[in-house]
Amino acid sequence: MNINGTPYRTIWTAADGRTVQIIDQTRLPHDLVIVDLTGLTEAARAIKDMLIRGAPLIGATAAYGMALAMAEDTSDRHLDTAATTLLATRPTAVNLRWGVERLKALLAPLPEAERLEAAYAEAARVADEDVAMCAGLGEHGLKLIRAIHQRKGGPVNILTHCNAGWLATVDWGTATAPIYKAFDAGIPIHVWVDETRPRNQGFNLTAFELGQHGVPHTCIVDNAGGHLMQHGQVDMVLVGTDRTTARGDVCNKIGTYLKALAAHDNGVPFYVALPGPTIDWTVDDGVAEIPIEERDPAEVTHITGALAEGPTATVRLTPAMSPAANPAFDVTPARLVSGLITERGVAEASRAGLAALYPEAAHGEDKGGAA
Ligand SMILES: CSC[C@H]1O[C@H](OP(=O)(O)O)[C@H](O)[C@@H]1O
Repeated sequence: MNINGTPYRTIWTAADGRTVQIIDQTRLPHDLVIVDLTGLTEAARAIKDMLIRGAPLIGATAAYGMALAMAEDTSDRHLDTAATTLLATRPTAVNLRWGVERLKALLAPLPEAERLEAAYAEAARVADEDVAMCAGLGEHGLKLIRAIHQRKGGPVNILTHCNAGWLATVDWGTATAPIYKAFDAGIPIHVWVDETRPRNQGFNLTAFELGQHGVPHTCIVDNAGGHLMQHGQVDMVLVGTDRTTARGDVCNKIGTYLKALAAHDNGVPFYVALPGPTIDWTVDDGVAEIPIEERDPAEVTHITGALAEGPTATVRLTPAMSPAANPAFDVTPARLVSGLITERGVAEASRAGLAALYPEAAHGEDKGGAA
């Protein structure tokens, strides 16, 4: 997608063929800062400190992190260290494990002399595949939006939570891919953008993306969605996911479950967009089995933004003595999910629904949810 008219992906290899470059998403929307990742440690920090975030982009960054590690040392020992280091960054997005395991499975059998080039080539394939998968799921989601428009006539009002945009992937996004495709096809749409406390990925990233593309949108507080649904102002909830289980339970940014409950109560379709690598075929019960990241409570008690006309600033929101808790994700049971929009089509949120689209993965031949 474009920023100020210039096309970008979220991650790419610099001209030297080794340095990996990313957009520092902690600086958006106020500043566009490109950061060089020159080694494994920097790649791991970029994931943990959320310079890059979003499950597919975390997977792609993990793949490039393995390549950066091979540029340091192609030994078996360092290959293991790289996998351990990257897997320790964030626990919830399954794409991290998928990216690390894909690179390790490729590199481990190779002679050391072949590992460096193979790693960078595979990381580039991971990135290119993500772009293709997100574009593909965008086409399937477009059909859903078009059907709603044909049924109701006026603009399609879509509510989204957090950022499942092109900034959460290599390009296109997951929840935003159908939105961009519908907008580009001339279908009148409008997006309600949840702020998504505490890190405000909605305001800082989704609103930024949609504004750059010209998509009509309105920023709302996280607690407004149910009210809008009660008043018929939401035609569809469309979100991303960090890990979806084999039976269709959806783990996503904290607050998603509450959106799904409100959507269910008001008869609003609740769709989740995801590429195949976000499916964890080893897990059924998302509530019981998906590790939920607990992040620094300071993200809750402090907020960073831009002064009206000036630099960014951080302010404390709570009394100094008041503790805070910061679970970063929650799990929406499959029974609340209207459908899973994938690059292979729209699946019912069930084991049978996902197995019909990914038979090779569901029956154990490919646990990676291959595209
Ligand atoms: C397309 S994955 C986007 C997904 O990732 C976000 O989490 P985070 O910003 O903490 O990486 C959020 O859950 C989004 O829905």
